[in-house]
Amino acid sequence: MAVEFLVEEVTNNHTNVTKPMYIRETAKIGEGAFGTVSLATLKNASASKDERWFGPFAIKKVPAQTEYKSRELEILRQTSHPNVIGLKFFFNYPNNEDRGKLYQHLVMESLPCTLQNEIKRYHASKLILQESHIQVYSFQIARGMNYLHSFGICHRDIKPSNILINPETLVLKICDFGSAKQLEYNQPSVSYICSRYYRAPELIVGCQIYTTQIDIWGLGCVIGEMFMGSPVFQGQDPLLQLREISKLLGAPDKTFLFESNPNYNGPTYTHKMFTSRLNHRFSKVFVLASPTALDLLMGILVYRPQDRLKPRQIMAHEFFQPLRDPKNKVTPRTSNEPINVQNILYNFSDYELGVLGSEASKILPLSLSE
Ligand SMILES: Nc1ncnc2c1ncn2[C@@H]1O[C@H](COP(=O)(O)OP(=O)(O)OP(=O)(O)O)[C@@H](O)[C@H]1O
Repeated sequence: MAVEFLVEEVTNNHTNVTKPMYIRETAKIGEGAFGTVSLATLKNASASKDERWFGPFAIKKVPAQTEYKSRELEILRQTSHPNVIGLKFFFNYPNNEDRGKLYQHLVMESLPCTLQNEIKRYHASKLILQESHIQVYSFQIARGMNYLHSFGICHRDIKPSNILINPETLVLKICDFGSAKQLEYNQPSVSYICSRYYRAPELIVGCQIYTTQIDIWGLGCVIGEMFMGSPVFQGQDPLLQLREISKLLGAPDKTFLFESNPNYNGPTYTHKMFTSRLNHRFSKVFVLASPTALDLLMGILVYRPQDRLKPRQIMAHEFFQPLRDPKNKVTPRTSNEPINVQNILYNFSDYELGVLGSEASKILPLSLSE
């Protein structure tokens, strides 16, 4: 499908310099609710004929906002982290397929696959990802969240199709900031966000003053899905979603409902659906999860957001202990050569170390924390 066009004003996100560039789109790689994502390379318009195209990049196109600033662009411009998709360039350009309407183009680094593709790939062979891969991927999501949440940025649409991975290097990046918002303390936000299967219980009951802990619920669902091969809570409609959660956690209690939304008058699924204890139910649902993985999931999939583990507590959890051993290498599914994942997992900036505080000694590899 290669399409080439010249754009007069392309801004480099890093240098802030705007100049004309050629864009060459080679394939469509994603289709979202509002736009498309394609694979592309870029070249300076002033470049000589034999100068190389650079990339590949992923270009996300969504209709340009006329009245408001684009939150997605604002947030991507504000962030720079190994586990958050990086914005390289951006520009507005008319879309021929939509009567010449102006579209915002976000030129981002490109990764070969989503975590959803990876989970499905194993599931098709009746397998799940290796536990070491689940550890490496979950750690990086928690690390990306630790960074985002430190600025109050809530992603609000955590799900496996919004997590990009490179199966060769095991690098992971959170993408799609189309629903993200910088939350302000005690200020209301819409509760009708987040894809159904991954919605935190407080959102389901209509909570409007929620916190970044809604993303942590999503992370719990994603980790659980890596162990199950399919989404953990598959509600047939928004309220039945709460029923699915109740089957594992029990009914939501009065305190949780009151704290989330005192006016909630929907179903609360109070009739008992089981007699077994919580840890027994978790081990029945996540049959392939190890005891430390179950302990982590039980710390995350918790009704009250304030009782859910925080990103830094997740990174400090015993589940990730094997990664801290410098001798422990991980073999990607794409090769037989084990790789040292320590340099991708623990290259914390001074800013991140400041956010981790005293928890850092429990997170860093044994050689670095001494
Ligand atoms: N940087 C990237 N590298 C590679 N693929 C990407 C990248 N960004 C997005 N994609 C692909 O495009 C898909 C859609 O992207 P994104 O989620 O940002 O768009 P969206 O319009 O918000 O989609 P949705 O409505 O499904 O949330 C992703 O699931 C992924 O497959």
